[in-house]
Amino acid sequence: MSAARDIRPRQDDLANLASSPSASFNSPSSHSSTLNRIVPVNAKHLKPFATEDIKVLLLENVNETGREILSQQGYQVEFLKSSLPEDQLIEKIRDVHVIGIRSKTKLTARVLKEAKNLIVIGCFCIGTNQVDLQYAADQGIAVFNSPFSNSRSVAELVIGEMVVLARQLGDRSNEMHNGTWNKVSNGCWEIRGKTLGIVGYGHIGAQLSVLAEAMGMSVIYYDVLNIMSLGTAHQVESLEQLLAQADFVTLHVPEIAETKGMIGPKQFEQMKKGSYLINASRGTVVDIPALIDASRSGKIAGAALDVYPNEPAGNGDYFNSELNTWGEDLRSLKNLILTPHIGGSTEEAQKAIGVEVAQALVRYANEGSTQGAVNLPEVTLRSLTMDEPNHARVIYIHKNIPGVLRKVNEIIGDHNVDKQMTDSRGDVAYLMADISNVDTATIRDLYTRLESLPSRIMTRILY
Ligand SMILES: NC(=O)C1=CN([C@@H]2O[C@H](COP(=O)(O)OP(=O)(O)OC[C@H]3O[C@@H](n4cnc5c(N)ncnc54)[C@H](O)[C@@H]3O)[C@@H](O)[C@H]2O)C=CC1
Ligand SMILES: O=C(O)CCC(=O)C(=O)O
Repeated sequence: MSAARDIRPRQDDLANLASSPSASFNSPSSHSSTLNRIVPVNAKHLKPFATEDIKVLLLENVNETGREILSQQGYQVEFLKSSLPEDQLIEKIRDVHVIGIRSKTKLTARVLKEAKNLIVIGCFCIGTNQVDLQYAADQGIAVFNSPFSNSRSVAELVIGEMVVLARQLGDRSNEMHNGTWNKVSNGCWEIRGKTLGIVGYGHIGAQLSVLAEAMGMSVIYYDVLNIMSLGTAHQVESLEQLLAQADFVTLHVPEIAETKGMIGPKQFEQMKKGSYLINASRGTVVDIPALIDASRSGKIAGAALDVYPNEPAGNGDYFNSELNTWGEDLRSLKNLILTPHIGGSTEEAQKAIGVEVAQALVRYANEGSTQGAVNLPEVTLRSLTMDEPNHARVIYIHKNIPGVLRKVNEIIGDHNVDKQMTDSRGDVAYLMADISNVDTATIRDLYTRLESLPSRIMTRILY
């Protein structure tokens, strides 16, 4: 086993750098086949100082495809099926370099403040609202997600739910489970010929639009952006217009300040009588007490909810009024489908997300590439090859203030900088440079000098 090293070496680690067996390694890599396709055949797989020292915490039952990719790198991977209460999360996060979560785990500034070793967060899902992205960026912590691997699964769920709502299948099925035969056609409809109103015409909304048209529906959508329509769908100018025309309203917007309570008493009022509401976006987008009123009054004929303002930590936990005050009222409604945030929960989606996010984490930890990061500038350099054995890759994440590049180049400029790229995003900038002919003493010197600059957020040197 090589000398124990942090991937972000502390000062006392640096003293051992020269004697580390891992200091000049070219370890065989277990990068997956997809990753191999995008790097040259003789690419040198850069690693942080010692991959076996990288600690990874995976929460919320991240798919085994992702777990395998990370374990095969030699990282120490701890896997938990559910999310953790904040106090336990803080205890665990102190120690880890990489954390993988899904939609439930809240990585707030309060939690991230304790994450002294953390370099990267993987959201094994689409939404990143559960992470304080700006705070993470300010600490030099990269955040990755999977922007569309579960979009199809959500779109298919919504198609299914429209049929289930229009035919009152939830209620009929419950009645049969309770031993009651209740054969009715009153208030039951085909979805063919009905109008679907999609709020948020992004990856999911657009995918759903195509599927709905294939079912014979007319599609209208509302989005803050002007987006090209697919098929014969057409964009309307306001949410109000959409609500006034749609038989089914489905929400596919992110959780941001503008979408909080987007569907409240006024919007239910604007909906057609007897229409349906589907929410598989985020729980805060719908005012649930207003939905309860609209359902009880008969204004809406049914609803499907996959997401809630407060969701339980894991399977088997209660979904009751302690979690959300209106819990019991909601559960008593007719023609209401309640699902436990499973929009993206299919084998296909979870496997694909596992691979995509784990690969991004490996690329970041081992190579420093921020391609696909949602909170840092996207910077990547072509891979080093086996013909370049004495190269080091310098990664310097810094405050985006005048004069920094001059200082950094004063430090690395004495060496042969083969290639360099830098970019900024808001207040944070990311610099990557490959330097040739360096020995471990030089690496130590570079590291120490970069760390001492006042602009420094985080320095990493890979070789
Ligand atoms: N239930 C589940 O399991 C899942 C839920 N989701 C949720 O669905 C959301 C949408 O996902 P994608 O379609 O992939 O996102 P996306 O980013 O591709 O599309 C979102 C669309 O909403 C639009 N938008 C933003 N603010 C708006 C506003 N105030 N009014 C109208 N339109 C607005 C954007 O312009 C964009 O076109 C995610 O942010 C996530 O929260 C995503 C996957 C699974
Ligand atoms: O599968 C999950 O845990 C979360 C799905 C989701 O909401 C998302 O991808 O944003």
